[in-house]
Amino acid sequence: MAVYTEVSDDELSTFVERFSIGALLSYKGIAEGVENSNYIIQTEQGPFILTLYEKRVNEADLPFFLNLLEHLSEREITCPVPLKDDKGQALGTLAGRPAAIFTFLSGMWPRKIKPVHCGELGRALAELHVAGRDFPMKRANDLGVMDWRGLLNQCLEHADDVQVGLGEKLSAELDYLEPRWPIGLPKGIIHADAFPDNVFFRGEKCSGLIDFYFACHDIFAYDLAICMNAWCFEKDGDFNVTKARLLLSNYRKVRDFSTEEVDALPMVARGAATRFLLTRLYDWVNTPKDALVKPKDPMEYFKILKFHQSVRSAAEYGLQ
Ligand SMILES: Nc1ncnc2c1ncn2[C@@H]1O[C@H](COP(=O)(O)OP(=O)(O)O)[C@@H](O)[C@H]1O
Ligand SMILES: N[C@@H](CCOP(=O)(O)O)C(=O)O
Repeated sequence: MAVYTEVSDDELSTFVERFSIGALLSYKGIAEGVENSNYIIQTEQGPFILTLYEKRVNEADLPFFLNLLEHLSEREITCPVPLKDDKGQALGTLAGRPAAIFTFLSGMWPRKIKPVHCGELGRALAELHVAGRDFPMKRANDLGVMDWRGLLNQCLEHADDVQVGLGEKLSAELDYLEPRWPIGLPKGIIHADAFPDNVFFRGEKCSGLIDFYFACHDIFAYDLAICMNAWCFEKDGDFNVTKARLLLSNYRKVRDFSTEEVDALPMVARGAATRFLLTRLYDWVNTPKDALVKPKDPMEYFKILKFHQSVRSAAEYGLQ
């Protein structure tokens, strides 16, 4: 359940009046999501999404996220578009929190991932990378390689409660990754969290991406690696090379990658696995037992990391 901030009928109606979307008819909190409070609101003009930004999102980053969504939608990327109020502002305040209203995206995220979904994702991700190229604002990745050690240090004390030796293994992984991280690869706007629950489909066609709150400027290969990890491993931890082949081959039909990107993919995939392992571990050891949102299993990403540690070349991901 991710509705951290409750809103009252009156304050929401007043907030909605400033946007030209007719009167508020009804609203309902959305249980999914982790970072923010989301409501689906029905107005005389149909459904919209209301987001109240909670403390995990840095307020100073909000103009970047909102302008990025507008930029991408102008370049035919289907994503939530922030509405402007009668003063031309997308960002307002509601129930004491920064808040914005977005267009509603139709479709559903895939509960059971098929190879065809991975192919669609590859194309959509490459289109996003291309569309973001002329976006003028910059946001550094605040969960990049040089931030991982700090995260680990904050959980080191409890890491071995999750699995004996985990802290030491992660520390060794960072010793490996930090001096080798390929910072010189092609960069641009990346989504950085394109997990299945953030990618909508209508039938077998991708109908849009949501949740751009980790979007930043970083290497494109890292975004691809995040997707490979989140979409191409089965529940039992097995790597599905058919899914990866489709993800990567459809990506390169839109934006081809360089030899350097291909060669670096196994290392970048290790980094991408380490990043989510660490944030999940942090949440696992710091989330109170009675919290609204149940933390995700860090060990799922430990298995993925171990797989990539054994990979010798990107050919093992199905790349020719
Ligand atoms: N523009 C949108 N259109 C339709 N549904 C949306 C939209 N934005 C968010 N949602 C719904 O809200 C849920 C949580 O949104 P998300 O951005 O992932 O939250 P969080 O940032 O808290 O993780 C999604 O799983 C989806 O069901
Ligand atoms: N995708 C991340 C967690 C972030 O959650 P989201 O609801 O904001 O996508 C993970 O799986 O660890």
